[in-house]
This record gives sequence, C-alpha cells and structure tokens, in this order.
Amino acid sequence: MHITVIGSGYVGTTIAACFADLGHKVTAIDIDDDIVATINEGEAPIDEPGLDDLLEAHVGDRLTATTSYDAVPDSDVTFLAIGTPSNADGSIDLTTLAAAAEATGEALADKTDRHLVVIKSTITPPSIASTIEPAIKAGADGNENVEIGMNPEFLREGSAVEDFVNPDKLVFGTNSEWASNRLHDVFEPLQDDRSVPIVDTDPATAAMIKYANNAFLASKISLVNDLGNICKEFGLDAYEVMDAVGLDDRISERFLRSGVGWGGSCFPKDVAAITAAARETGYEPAVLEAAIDVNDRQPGRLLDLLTKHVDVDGARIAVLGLAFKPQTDDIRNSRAIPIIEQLQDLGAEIVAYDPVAMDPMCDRFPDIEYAASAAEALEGAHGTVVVTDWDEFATLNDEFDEMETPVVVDGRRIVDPSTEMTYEGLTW
Ligand SMILES: NC(=O)c1ccc[n+]([C@@H]2O[C@H](COP(=O)([O-])OP(=O)(O)OC[C@H]3O[C@@H](n4cnc5c(N)ncnc54)[C@H](O)[C@@H]3O)[C@@H](O)[C@H]2O)c1
Ligand SMILES: O=c1ccn([C@@H]2O[C@H](COP(=O)(O)OP(=O)(O)O[C@H]3O[C@H](CO)[C@@H](O)[C@H](O)[C@H]3O)[C@@H](O)[C@H]2O)c(=O)[nH]1
Repeated sequence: MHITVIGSGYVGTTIAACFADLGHKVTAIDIDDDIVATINEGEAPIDEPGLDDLLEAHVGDRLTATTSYDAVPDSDVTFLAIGTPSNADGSIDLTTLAAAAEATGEALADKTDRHLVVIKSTITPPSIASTIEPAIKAGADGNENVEIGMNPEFLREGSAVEDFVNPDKLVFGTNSEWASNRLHDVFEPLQDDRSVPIVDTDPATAAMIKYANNAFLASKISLVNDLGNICKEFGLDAYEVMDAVGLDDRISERFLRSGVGWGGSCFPKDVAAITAAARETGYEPAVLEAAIDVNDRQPGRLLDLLTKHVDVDGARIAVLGLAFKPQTDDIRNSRAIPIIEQLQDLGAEIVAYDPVAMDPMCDRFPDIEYAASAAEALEGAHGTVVVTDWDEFATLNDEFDEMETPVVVDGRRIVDPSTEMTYEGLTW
C-alpha cells in the first residue's frame, strides 16, 4: 500500500517510519525544508528512541520525504498529522490543520478512484463536520471520490515507536465499510500473531474517544496529586498509599505517580480544548476544570517547599530537568516553565540542566544559566528543584555535597535522599 503522511512532527514522523517498517511505501510531506532534508538523510527531526534506526533502515527505499503534495493522488490513503494547538482561551486552533486539509483536497481534485483522507490530529468532534471536512471538500472542488476518516493516535512521546508497535487499541472512525476496510488493510501487518482490539465507529465518536482518553488520564493524575497533597499535609507517603490503591484492578497501578503535574503537548491542550468545546454547548465540565486547577497549583506547592528552607531572593537555585517527561527533548507545557517563571519572580539566580532539552529551553529562557551536567548545576547552589524524572537523577549522590546548602525539593520522587541533605518530597 502507498501511504502519504502530511506533517512530519512527533506523530507524522513516527507513523511514517512505522508504516514503512510494516512494509508500506510511504511519502512523508511537510512544509518545512529542514525537516524534509533531515528525514531524507535518514535522521529523525525529533529526539525519540528507536526512530533514527527506523529512518536509517527505510529512507531512500520505502520512505521518502518531500515538501510537495504531488504524491497524494498516487497514494491509497492520506494521513493528516498536523498540530492542533490552543487558542488563548484554550479552544482548539484549527488554522494550520485546515490549510493542510485544503491543500490535500486540492491535490485530490482530479482523482478518479476513491481516496481516504484520515485525520490523525486530535480535534474536537464538532470540528470535523464544521471545519476539516469542508476544507478537504473545498480543496477537492467537491470531488465525491474523496472520503474522510478519523484515526486518533494514542502514542506517548519517549516511547512513541514502542507504543505504535504495541497499541492497546486501534480506533477507526469512518463513514463507510470501504473506508473502514482501508484502515483495516493499513494496520493489518501490525496484527501479526496478535489481535489488537479495533474499535470501528464514526469519525466524531472516534475523536471523542481520544479526548475522553486524555481527559481521564490527566484527571487521574490530578486526583492522585490532590490525594498526594493531602498525604503530605498528614505527614504520609502518597507513593505507599497509591501503590496499595493501584492493586485494585478497577484502578490499575499506571498513571498514579503524584508530583509536579502533567505537561507536554497533549494533556494540557486537549483538556483545555474539550473543556472549551463543552462550554460552547453551555455545559460546565466541573471535574475537568478542577483537574486543570490542581495541575496549575503543583509548581507553586513545589516552590513553597523550597522557600520553607531557602530565602530564594538572590539565591542560586538549580533546576534539574526541563523536558516535560524523560526520554524526550520536548518542552511544550513542561512544568519547568512555570517553575522557572515563578523562581524569576522570586528573584532567584537560576541554573538549569537537562540531558537533552536545554536547546529548546534556551530559546524560551535565554537569560538563565545552563550547566553541562547535573553536578555542575548543583555546585554552589543554595537549593535545587527536581522537575523531570530522568534516570540519571536517581544516581546523584556526592554531587549534592557540592551545594552551598543541600536543600533538595523533589517533584518526581527520583532522588535518593541522604542524611546530609534537607530533602522534601512534593507528596511524600
Ligand atoms: N505529540 C504527541 O505525542 C501526540 C500524540 C497523539 C496525538 N497527537 C496529535 O497529533 C497532532 C500532531 O501533533 P505533533 O506533536 O506531531 O505536531 P508537530 O507540531 O510536532 O508537527 C506538525 C508538523 O506539521 C507540519 N506542517 C504544518 N503545516 C503543514 C502543511 N500545510 N503541510 C505539511 N506539513 C505541515 C509542521 O511543519 C510540523 O512539522 C496534534 O493534533 C496532536 O494533538 C500528538
Ligand atoms: O503517573 C504519572 C504519569 C504521567 N505524568 C505526567 O503526565 C505528563 C504526560 O505524560 P505521558 O502521558 O507519559 O506522555 P505524553 O507523550 O504526553 O502522552 C499522552 O498524550 C498523548 C498525546 O495525546 C497520548 O497519545 C498518550 O496516550 C498520552 O499518555 C508528563 O508530564 C508526565 O510527567 C505524571 O505526572 N504522573
């Protein structure tokens, strides 16, 4: 099968490489010349475990990147993997996706065979019929051979390739048996000797499944953080409590790690988007609003623990971890951002370190200091806050002795506390 993938960001590059690995011919299309050139050199434009290997194996053979939409009509199916960021009020910004959808439609205006355009991007259910389907149809000049589908993506950054290969489920939202069969054919090689559950439904329901999934997980973490904050007030260890709670298989032990909260390119924007879309109907989603509120307050709680032990004004504070989670260089909505902003407001002299995410953070905060290692960041610091659970922070030990005053506030329960340091866990 020949697949065109529009957009070569985190999702587009991952699915393009993984489709090629499944044996499909893939054309990856992006408007960014640098991204296209990087992929054609067999390198990933993002830092994602396993992705470089797949690109190196398939680029120049089954996988090609280009800025041109010319391959779209020659392909059997097209996936739209374009960003859907937030507007200032949290609602979804569909401008970029609508433009790519229209360009895809234009490329298909003269196609005489049926063609399926699948939305991979996360979009609110009403916006399929109100915005994206009309954009495709307008571009295609009403060509009735063009059909739309919705196939939401559930991969996590840092384990994107692994998640593509081993999904919990596949969700196919289509308007016809033909379109559903086409999606079954695309993913058929993934089934191999297993049977991944497939949910066959309509496009709007498929879109809602994606939001419900993310809203549930984000709210689960916020609930765990709420309970964790109570544990801390009682002098109890939230991890001991939640480890026991997670043994109940109605709850599961996953996504029970309390700490400085959820960041990234998805949970914050998706919870905000579905909340804004709900409000437009006149419904106030009280639990989701509370989940956002708890998440927004966790960085402040972290800094309250720091200021309990350190007069932050004029003090040198090390921020360990800038990526929104380990194994990625993505800083979108990282909890490190509000923490650095609040430390700046408090007058701290900030020195930051992350194994891979310093360049993007340097663009965001050019005026703070960046250290070459965690050890260098800690040297002479009056306090440190740990924001990302990189494995290397678990092995830090003597490095804390080089601090001016060894105050460690751990937002991710990753540091191994010693008797020499003043250690505060956020919820333990
Ligand atoms: N990042 C994730 O882990 C993840 C997981 C599941 C779903 N999603 C959803 O997938 C979608 C894409 O997310 P992402 O993180 O990959 O976004 P991204 O910003 O990393 O990538 C989008 C890409 O689209 C390209 N682009 C923009 N306009 C274009 C056009 N007209 N034609 C061709 N290319 C164009 C950009 O240059 C960019 O490379 C979003 O809706 C997101 O919510 C993301
Ligand atoms: O117990 C936990 C688990 C996660 N997090 C935080 O939650 C955020 C998101 O983590 P994760 O879900 O692992 O990463 P994402 O790549 O953002 O993946 C989420 O968002 C994607 C985009 O929609 C979905 O595809 C995935 O299924 C969904 O897990 C990060 O800041 C984590 O530190 C916690 O605080 N506690």
